[in-house]
Amino acid sequence: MGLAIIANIMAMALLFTSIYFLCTLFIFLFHSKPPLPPPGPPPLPLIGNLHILGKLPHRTLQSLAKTHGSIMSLKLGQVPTVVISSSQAAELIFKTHDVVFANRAKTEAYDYFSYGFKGIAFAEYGPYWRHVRKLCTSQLLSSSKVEMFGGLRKRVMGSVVKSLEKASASREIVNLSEVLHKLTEDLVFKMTFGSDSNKDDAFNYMELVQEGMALAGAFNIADYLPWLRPFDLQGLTRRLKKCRKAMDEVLEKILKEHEEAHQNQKAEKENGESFIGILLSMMDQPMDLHGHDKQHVIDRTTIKAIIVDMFGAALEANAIVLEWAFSELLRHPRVMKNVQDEIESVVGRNRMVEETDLLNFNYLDLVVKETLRLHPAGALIPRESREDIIMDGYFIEKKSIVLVNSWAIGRDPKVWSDNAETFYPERFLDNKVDVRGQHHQLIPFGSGRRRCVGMQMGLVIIKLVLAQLVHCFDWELPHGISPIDLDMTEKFGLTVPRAKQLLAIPSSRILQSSCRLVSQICYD
Ligand code: HEM
Repeated sequence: MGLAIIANIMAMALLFTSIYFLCTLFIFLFHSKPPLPPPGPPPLPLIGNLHILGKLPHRTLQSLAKTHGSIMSLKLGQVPTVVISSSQAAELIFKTHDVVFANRAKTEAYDYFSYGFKGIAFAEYGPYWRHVRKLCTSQLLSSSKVEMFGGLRKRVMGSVVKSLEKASASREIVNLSEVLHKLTEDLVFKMTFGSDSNKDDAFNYMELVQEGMALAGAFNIADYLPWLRPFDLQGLTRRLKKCRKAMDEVLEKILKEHEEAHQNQKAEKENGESFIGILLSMMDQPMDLHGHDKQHVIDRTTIKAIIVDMFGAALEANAIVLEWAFSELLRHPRVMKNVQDEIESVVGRNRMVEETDLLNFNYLDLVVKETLRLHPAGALIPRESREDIIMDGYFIEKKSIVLVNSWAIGRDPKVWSDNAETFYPERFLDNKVDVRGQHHQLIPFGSGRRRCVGMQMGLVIIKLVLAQLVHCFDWELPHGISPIDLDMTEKFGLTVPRAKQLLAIPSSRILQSSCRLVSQICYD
């Protein structure tokens, strides 16, 4: 009996010792070693990995990901950075942990241009951003507003076709890059400030926007080594302050002109038909349109910040996608002919394309998707982590920059097969992958809470401009350049445009009289 008790006690002691040992082992294994950050190239002291990015960072990062993986760590100066290079990893950022990655890294340039992050694109995730975003989607970019600006798009296109007709008659070489940029500028300026805007204001504002874009796209060392900021080594702070001040003066002047016109009841209709008019008509109202949140009110600064953001986002992305789409069509005459044949089968040759025709252009849809796959205007989608997180077994610390390499994801051979680098719109014939952010292998407009708010507007502009210009004209490369030799090099900045201007010769292909008739209607 006594022996049995001793044996029991010993067995219990052994059991407790084993449990204690296992617990200690468990704690040691899982708690003493916190998860590590994702793998990546070793950083240098101070500059981190800045020196390896090169002139085309989206390409460098794509090739680094082949060694280090699709969730990769970098150090940009002193800022921890995570680069995402596969659709599965993108899904973790945009869907699984969307709230954690719903911020954007702040830069000095955006601080100046967005009046201290009061716009939409760089506002801190939270109630303010939510109100501004709702305001933009419901009041400026809803389906009915996209439709409302249809008349403006028609007028602007009419004028472009008219000027290209002249070039066609004299077999002139046209700088298509310039035509597409000017067309987008005209469209976006009139959409933002109204069709009757003062020409001098337009000119001054555009000049400043160009300077602002260059400054926002410039590599600012102080964003990565913040302690250098007071020294302004690159002179960027001085230029940013000057540009912001001048831009604010032009914006104030435009605002006052609109307010006066509104008071004189001269431009009631006009005001309602531009972003600035719509926003001014809501001045001093709560941003939360239901009125639950009285804390945030639409004031002058909010209006200016929204205008600057919307203007920049719409201008740059549309022009660049159009430029790449044209480049690919010129490089692939077979695809160009297919697009022209499709449009002709719906529209004929006796009239110009109308916006209502766009729904019937299925092949054009494939061409636009394929362009956005190979040339997403924002190659690296910037986000920032709002808190420490363990993702896919890796530790990502709060305030890490997250760069989703949508350019690399669109060219991933594991998703897009061996011909991933080839422009081949037919790949989407049996593939239901869409550009709207539901499928993370194709994310030209981003995805999740902070996906692009102007997607619908952007797609209408791109499809309409492409359809009009390839329906009205045949296009030929100048100086006997063969399509396959067309230079497709890129440059990197805020977006990834062509490095060299795109030149081509137009020749009219639809009845001159119908073209002229439409341009006259548009301009009379
Ligand atoms: C083809 C044209 C366009 C492309 C490729 C494009 C692409 C993008 C991308 C990649 C983002 C980041 C999304 C993310 O973080 O998930 C974005 C955001 C944004 N886009 Fe666009 N965009 C286009 C047109 C437009 C237009 C026409 C407008 C406005 C009129 C616009 C306004 C914005 C704004 C305001 C944001 C910031 C949204 C936020 O942070 O909440 N975009 N766009």
